[in-house]
Amino acid sequence: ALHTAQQEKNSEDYQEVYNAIATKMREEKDFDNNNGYGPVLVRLSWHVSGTWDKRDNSGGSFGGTYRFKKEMNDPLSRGLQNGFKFLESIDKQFPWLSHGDLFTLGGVTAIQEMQGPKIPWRSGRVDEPESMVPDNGRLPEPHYGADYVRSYYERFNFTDQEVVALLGAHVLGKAHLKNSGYDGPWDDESNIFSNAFYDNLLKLKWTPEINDAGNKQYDNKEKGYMMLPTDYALFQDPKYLKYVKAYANDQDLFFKDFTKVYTKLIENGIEFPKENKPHLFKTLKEQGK
Ligand code: HEM
Ligand SMILES: Nc1cccc2nccn12
Repeated sequence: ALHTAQQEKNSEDYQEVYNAIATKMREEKDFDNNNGYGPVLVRLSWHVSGTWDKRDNSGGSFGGTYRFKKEMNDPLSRGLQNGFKFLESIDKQFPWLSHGDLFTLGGVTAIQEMQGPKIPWRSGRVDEPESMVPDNGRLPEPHYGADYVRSYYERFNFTDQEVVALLGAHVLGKAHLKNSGYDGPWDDESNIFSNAFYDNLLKLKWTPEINDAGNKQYDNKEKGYMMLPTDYALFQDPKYLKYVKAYANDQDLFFKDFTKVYTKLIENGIEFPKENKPHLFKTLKEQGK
């Protein structure tokens, strides 16, 4: 059965929550080699949603179960505790906000504050008990190629186009050897949301190398960038490559398609009352802050 979101009360001010997260991002922008908290907040919003299974509607962002240690300590989520700790003060400031709403709103705020597209966000996720924590092992591994990526996202009914659009988020942040056994980029670490992931994939020379953790990754020496095997798969697979080229050539198209699939990702398995209109938050800049 689908999860039914709670009807929104007009007393709740979600723009205020957005502003609190965005302001804290500005105050702590030196985190992780001056990448700031944007990238890890986006990854957290994806990991809390990526546990969803269409077959029994288990997992997904609704219950906020990432707050329990079994999910938080999933080895494939190493490093996301930084994002959770960042959001703890927001959680205390807005006790009426559910954890599922907090984790997804954190990602939406981060994307918009890093000059990404406007993501329409709906409220109403309801905290579930520890007994509802999904098993580890539902998140993807970085070691494999296109067949693996395609079959992984079948669990979400995502098409090739949706998978390529979603992975454009790898323009943000970096891989940390101690988190994932992958490392880099080492330069121009990015906290600006753009279509550069596709551009780099197409235009730069990628050399397969075994990194210090014994994993194969693809490195570009000139720029100090890297690609995971699952990133590089989008270049190797002709069906994915078609969309990589489309997004490399058209940032607006990327923004439009990313918005659609990311919204799908963070709302999978949830039915929202029609009263819960999607919020289109103003950035701090748009508010003159
Ligand atoms: C095939 C699917 C995916 C795989 C295998 C994958 C794997 C990884 C790995 C290994 C890292 C490095 C983590 C670290 O070492 O700290 C990473 C980082 C990241 N991922 Fe993904 N990812 C996938 C899809 C996604 C999606 C769908 C999103 C968001 C829509 C996303 C957003 C991010 C972000 C923003 C970072 C940077 C985090 C930081 O700088 O701390 N990833 N990913
Ligand atoms: N920034 C970043 C994070 C994770 C994966 C990845 N691949 C290329 C860049 N990239």
